[in-house]
Amino acid sequence: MEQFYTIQGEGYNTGRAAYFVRLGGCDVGCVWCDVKESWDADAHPRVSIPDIVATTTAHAGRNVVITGGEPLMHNLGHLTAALHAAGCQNWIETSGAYPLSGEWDWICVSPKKFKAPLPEVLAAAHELKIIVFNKSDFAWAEQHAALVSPSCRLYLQPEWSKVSQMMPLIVDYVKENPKWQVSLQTHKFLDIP
Ligand SMILES: C[S@@+](CC[C@H](N)C(=O)[O-])C[C@H]1O[C@@H](n2cnc3c(N)ncnc32)[C@H](O)[C@@H]1O
Ligand SMILES: Nc1nc2[nH]cc(C(=O)O)c2c(=O)[nH]1
Ligand code: SF4
Ligand SMILES: [Mg+2]
Repeated sequence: MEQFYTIQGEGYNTGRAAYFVRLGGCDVGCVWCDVKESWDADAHPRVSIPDIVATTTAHAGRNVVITGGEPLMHNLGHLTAALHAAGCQNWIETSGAYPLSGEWDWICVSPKKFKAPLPEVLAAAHELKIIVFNKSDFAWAEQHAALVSPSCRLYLQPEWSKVSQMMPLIVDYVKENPKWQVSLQTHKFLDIP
């Protein structure tokens, strides 16, 4: 759908330069999705893997974030092998609703109520990022924290339209449950892509 070089705004790798490849197509249907224009894969031009690798490696950074849409609706084996061969570190943003494909250096799973994550994707996650839209999401977060590996980093990220209502609850929750960390969509505060 689009490619852009920016700063990873969310989660464990916040603040690091990264080239984003946003793949079209998603049927998860999150009511608050901030990139609904990605849902229809056919609305976006097809780009070849060599072209993605060439534009990615034209930048100084070597971290690539594969996102979407839901990137795991595609088989990502060839794309991630080509990026690795070009010296890239491959990071993924996924809901976990589809089987894992591809070669990954960092897997961020952000599970959704609208389409359940697969247990094997949760088990492979380096980072679990729960979007907090209302106060019932803390109990839901704990249910998913029980399904990830012991070394998986745990993040609570406010839904963007609810930041002012949810942040005080998230702050209190993290102070009481310090295995969790706060994640903010810092790129939105900075007004960068
Ligand atoms: C647009 S999604 C694309 C990747 C994948 N479909 C997923 O949901 O993980 C990228 C990240 O943005 C988060 N996100 C989407 N809309 C959001 C919103 N309104 N507020 C906070 N986070 C949001 C998702 O949970 C996910 O972690
Ligand atoms: N700067 C920036 N960081 C991000 N982290 C995850 C994003 C995404 O939409 O997947 C995203 C995004 O869209 N922009
Ligand atoms: S899974 Fe990701 S891309 Fe799909 S609707 Fe939800 S937030 Fe948007
Ligand atoms: Mg985004």
